[in-house]
Amino acid sequence: MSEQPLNTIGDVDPAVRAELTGLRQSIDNIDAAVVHMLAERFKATQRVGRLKAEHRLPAADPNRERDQIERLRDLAAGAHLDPVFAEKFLNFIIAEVIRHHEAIASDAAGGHEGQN
Ligand SMILES: O=C(O)C(=O)C[C@]1(C(=O)O)C=C[C@@H](O)C=C1
Repeated sequence: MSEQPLNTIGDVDPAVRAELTGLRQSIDNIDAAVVHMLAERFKATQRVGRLKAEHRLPAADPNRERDQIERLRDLAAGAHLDPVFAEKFLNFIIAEVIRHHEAIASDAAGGHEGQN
């Protein structure tokens, strides 16, 4: 087998390098937006976690999750994004949120030790 070695970025046409740079700028902007949106989402879910802990509600709500997944899969399909990926992504975020909710509930329970 005599495969050609891969090029380095310096080997390619300047127009191609400029296109790659432009696309990477868009990717950086999108990544920044994703981080900011996730930060806002976690601010909201932290409040949900405190509310649930105060009212002794379970951390997870599987019915709500089912609705969210159905909705997100539909949105993904409409946006030409793989619905399987969208579902995995949402499940990944929700798993982290549930971990936070459980930590909040156990802190709250610690603060009321000996009261029940
Ligand atoms: O809506 C809730 O009850 C939440 O706790 C938020 C959230 C979510 O991250 O969207 C997280 C856990 C639940 O199982 C369902 C949804």
